[in-house]
Amino acid sequence: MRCDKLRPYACEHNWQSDGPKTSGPAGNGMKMTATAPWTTEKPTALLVLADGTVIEGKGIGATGKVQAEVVFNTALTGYEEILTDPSYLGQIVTFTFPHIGNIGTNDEDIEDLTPAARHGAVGVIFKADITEPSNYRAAKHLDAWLKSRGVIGLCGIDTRALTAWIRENGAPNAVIAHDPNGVFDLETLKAEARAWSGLEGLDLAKIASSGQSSQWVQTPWIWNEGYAELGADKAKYHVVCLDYGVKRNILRLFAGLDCKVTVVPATTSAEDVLAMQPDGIFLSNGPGDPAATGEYAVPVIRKLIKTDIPVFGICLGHQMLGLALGARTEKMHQGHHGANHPVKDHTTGKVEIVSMNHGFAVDTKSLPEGVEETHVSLFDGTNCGLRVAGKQIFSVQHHPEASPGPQDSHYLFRRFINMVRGKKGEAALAER
Ligand SMILES: NC(=O)CC[C@H](N)C(=O)O
Repeated sequence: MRCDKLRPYACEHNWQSDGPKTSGPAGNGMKMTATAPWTTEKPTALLVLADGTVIEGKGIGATGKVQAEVVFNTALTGYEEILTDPSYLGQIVTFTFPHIGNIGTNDEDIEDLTPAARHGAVGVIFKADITEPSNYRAAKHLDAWLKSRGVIGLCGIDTRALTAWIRENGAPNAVIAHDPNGVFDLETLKAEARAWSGLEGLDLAKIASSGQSSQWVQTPWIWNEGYAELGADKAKYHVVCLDYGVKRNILRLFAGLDCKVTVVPATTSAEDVLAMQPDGIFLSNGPGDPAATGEYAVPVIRKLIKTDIPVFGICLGHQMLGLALGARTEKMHQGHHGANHPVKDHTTGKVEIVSMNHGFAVDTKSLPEGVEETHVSLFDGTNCGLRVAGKQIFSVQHHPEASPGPQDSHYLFRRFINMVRGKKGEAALAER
């Protein structure tokens, strides 16, 4: 099937990014199979969904093709942080905001620890073509940056239509392909999109973990950015971060709370973690299916939570903590990806607007006795947090570090440090 399926969701704008604008009623101008309007030549990029849907566009970024899951992100800002969030490994991000790339890119706004390893989204879809960057911090055009990171991109389509399609049908498996000459073997691409087994059952945390391969960094290693004056060595508390694809801003926020952070690979044993004598243990975010990490991460976490050391998990770390406690995780229909999601903290009754990026969730009904749901999504009621009764163990599904996104949930870092302080007999910091 071609893209007629997308027609019912056409917006009032023409779907082309650079072509002549049409002003007809909703639905007019939606012609996904037309020859690309920005040129007289044929399309230079294709998005081929597993059901055979073909979306033609203009190629940007790296050339080649890749199998991945297509998701949409509704954040208005922070494209560089989004695309370098290692949790997006194995995914193509469709930005619902139409103009992406206007401020270019720089070396400071990345979220992955090992840029050379290019952990992060493998593909991107934009509505408009990338314009020349206009920002004093811009060091590189987004197109060149995508190329350098090996991210394959497509622009010039109605991303609202694609987003609506995903909302209706769920995040699809797909192949994104970019060839400057517009030469594609459509049947092969369709077969590859169909053949990809998807993120369910796929363990990517081991790949995204910075220390997993000595090719990138020596491990364990000490984070050293974001300290007010003194370096990590002078920090008061010691947090060991199990790195399943951790974002930089998480580590920065720990640094800002006077923590030295030792980052260890995803497969580090519980004994090795405990030998580092941490005051607190952090379970990071990361890509892939949490249940697929059952062989290494979950058994380690199960041992760590038997101690009395405070434990805090974010996103993948939250899901794996849930598994270690005996709960189940499940694949979501379309997932949550954005910077404007309302979440309620049951422990305070307050609502926070948060950053989200997940396609799996902890099944609330499966939480065992003694494990309490602390946070819930006000969009769809899915679980967004848990804590263990009588222990200093908690985790959240959303991204309190944001980057990009609102900082409403920063208090969760203080909640964790207060557990550490409490154990040392120190007074608690104000949470908010
Ligand atoms: N941001 C994350 O840690 C994502 C966790 C997991 N890979 C998911 O998609 O649900």
